[in-house]
Amino acid sequence: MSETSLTSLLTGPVEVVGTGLIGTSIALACRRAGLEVLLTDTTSDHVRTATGLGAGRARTAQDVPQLVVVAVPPDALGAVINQVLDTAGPETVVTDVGSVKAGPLAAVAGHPAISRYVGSHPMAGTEHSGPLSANAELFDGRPWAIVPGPDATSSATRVVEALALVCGAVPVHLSPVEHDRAVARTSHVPHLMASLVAGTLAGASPEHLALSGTGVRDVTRVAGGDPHLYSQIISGNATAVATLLAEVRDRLDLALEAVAAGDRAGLESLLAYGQAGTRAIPGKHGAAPQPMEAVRIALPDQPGGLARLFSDAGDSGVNIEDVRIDHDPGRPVGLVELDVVVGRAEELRAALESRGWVTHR
Ligand SMILES: NC(=O)c1ccc[n+]([C@@H]2O[C@H](COP(=O)([O-])OP(=O)(O)OC[C@H]3O[C@@H](n4cnc5c(N)ncnc54)[C@H](O)[C@@H]3O)[C@@H](O)[C@H]2O)c1
Ligand SMILES: O=C(O)C(=O)C[C@]1(C(=O)O)C=C[C@@H](O)C=C1
Repeated sequence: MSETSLTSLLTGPVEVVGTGLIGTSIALACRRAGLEVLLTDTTSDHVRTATGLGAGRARTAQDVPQLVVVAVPPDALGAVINQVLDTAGPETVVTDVGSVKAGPLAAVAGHPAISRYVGSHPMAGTEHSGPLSANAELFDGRPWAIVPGPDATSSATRVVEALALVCGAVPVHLSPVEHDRAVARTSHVPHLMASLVAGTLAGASPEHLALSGTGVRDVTRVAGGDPHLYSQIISGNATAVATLLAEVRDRLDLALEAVAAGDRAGLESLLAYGQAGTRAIPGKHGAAPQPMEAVRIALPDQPGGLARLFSDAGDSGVNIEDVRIDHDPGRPVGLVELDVVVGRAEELRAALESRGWVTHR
């Protein structure tokens, strides 16, 4: 089925249960596509905030959604999905966006409407929670796992795939077991590692922390996520996470030995293995990874500076793949790094310098 005909299967209304970061972002993306969106949350303030952001309206008892998206914390997923399957219309399809798929699927086992439940998981987020952090573009170009259990109908699966497409994501079909093994590697263990590294910064002296550059920020960003949420996610995928953690522990032991013994060759081989891992990560839209180059620009701390920089970079015709912004402690200037595909950096540098920007090599 073509992408356009799949997308047209989602006609709405779409109900979002749990109007936090992910639920409200999905609601906003559905509104962007012109769909009617109904909102439900146990915290009525979150529904009010999401409504104020233009994500939809509060659901009423008369509404009959075509699709219900359950976006509540992992520990609440099973009960909420069952409740939705109990009460939704006879044709309503139900999905959830939980980060682990085994738990929700086990929770609906034996439900008479199980054929209308299809688990899913958008692989996008931020380290923030709640509706105020939501944005309609969150899923653009990102993978979205479509994870039907053995009882799901293909028509229900297609509706959930249409949701991923409407939200701008790239659907990836996986079984629940494969999904949970995959996210242990691509999300849960990376999150734990980021937290362990970030923990070495807590309580460090301000003089040491003043030397925080982009490296430590890149490695630790996700550790800023809500510990209450991530402890639910990681313990919900305990077996797959523990297997990988044991592998990492073995390599950590090798790193300790190599560092202590001054074993340069051993260290280089560990670092090369890590480099191969970063190069294995696919590019946007699931494309082959593309090597990037950073263009570094000094940004005076003045209103409108960033907007002017983006506008000048846009005029250069070079596509910006990623952006990082860092503040230079003690100076009224920031450092912006614009990632572009290898081979285009010089062109962007020249275009920016010709407009008065100071770039760094
Ligand atoms: N944060 C991420 O990066 C990310 C990415 C993909 C998937 N997920 C998954 O999405 C789900 C939501 O995560 P989030 O980051 O949006 O969390 P969040 O805390 O921002 O939002 C959760 C929302 O659910 C509401 N809620 C809690 N219990 C409820 C219930 N019983 N009924 C109705 N509403 C209820 C809360 O009030 C809150 O508004 C989780 O299952 C998580 O695993 C998170
Ligand atoms: O970008 C982030 O902040 C995220 O951590 C998002 C992320 C991920 O690990 O990629 C986190 C958990 C989700 O289940 C899916 C996406």
